[in-house]
Amino acid sequence: MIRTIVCGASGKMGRRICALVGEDKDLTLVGAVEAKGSSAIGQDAGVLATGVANGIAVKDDLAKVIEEGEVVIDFTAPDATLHHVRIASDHKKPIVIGTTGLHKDQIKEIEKLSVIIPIVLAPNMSLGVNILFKLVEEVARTLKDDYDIEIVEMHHRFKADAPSGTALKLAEFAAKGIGEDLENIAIYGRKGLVGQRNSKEIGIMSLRGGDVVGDHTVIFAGLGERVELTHKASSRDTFARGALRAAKWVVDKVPGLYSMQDVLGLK
Ligand SMILES: NC(=O)C1=CN([C@@H]2O[C@H](COP(=O)(O)OP(=O)(O)OC[C@H]3O[C@@H](n4cnc5c(N)ncnc54)[C@H](OP(=O)(O)O)[C@@H]3O)[C@@H](O)[C@H]2O)C=CC1
Ligand SMILES: O=C(O)C1=N[C@H](C(=O)O)C[C@H](O)C1
Repeated sequence: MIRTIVCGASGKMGRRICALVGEDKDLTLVGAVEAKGSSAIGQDAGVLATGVANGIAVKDDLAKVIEEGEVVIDFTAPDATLHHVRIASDHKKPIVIGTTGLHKDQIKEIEKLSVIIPIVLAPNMSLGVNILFKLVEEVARTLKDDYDIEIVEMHHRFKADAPSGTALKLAEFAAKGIGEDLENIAIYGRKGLVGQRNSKEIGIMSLRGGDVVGDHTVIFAGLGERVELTHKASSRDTFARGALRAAKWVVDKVPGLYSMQDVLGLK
């Protein structure tokens, strides 16, 4: 059994990950971590996740449990994730990161630390979205100049970051397909007298509301027709299952920065 630690254990994702680790024949939960001052500290992680105790009390610092684990799964928030990756690298433990909203410098630091430990960093751990990444690149490459690319994502009202990490990754794949650097062509929302659309730009729009788990659509709009590729997640378990798969995959890998494409063999 692979001894697994979950950071963000009382969050929306963390609870589902703890629940599914509890049902998994290859993984066992040995640590659950939450933010200092959280009301979850000291509570039983099983009770939080499923209502049934598993004897794992939630701790307020990964450093307190890291030596008990073989792999860490982190779905928290950007600063917390960085703190956790540093601890994981100090203790030479592989880590799976699902957190989105990381800024450039944080990603650079994660890249640096991946020389020491294996890290899976993926904004979306569902199989469907990872297949969509490939499709989007392929369709963008095929349609190229005559079709305008727009991305629309919708998430629940509680989501902290925008655009979603998935929408950004979809935009990266689309940009790659048309041979452009996303940084030069991304447009995040539009307002006012913005003028005619530049043929190369990729528009990225974020909607928030209710309890939407995660919807992403990539639109290729031409004159006379449009192609729309959509993924809709209806349960967080699709991401949680992907995180478990990544944890099993990364545990015996050499140091490096890996994606879900690596985990799923889609490269
Ligand atoms: N890659 C993927 O497939 C997916 C990625 N995500 C991403 O995962 C992240 C979490 O999402 P979600 O579960 O919905 O968010 P939640 O806010 O429900 O959960 C995050 C949890 O992390 C906790 N946390 C914050 N700081 C720390 C810390 N320093 N140490 C330990 N725990 C901490 C939060 O505690 P508190 O509330 O007290 O701050 C909270 O319980 C987001 O970035 C989201 O975009 C989400 C779904 C799928
Ligand atoms: O915050 C969420 O909920 C989600 N976040 C990820 C993202 O930002 O892409 C993945 C998923 O869409 C759910």
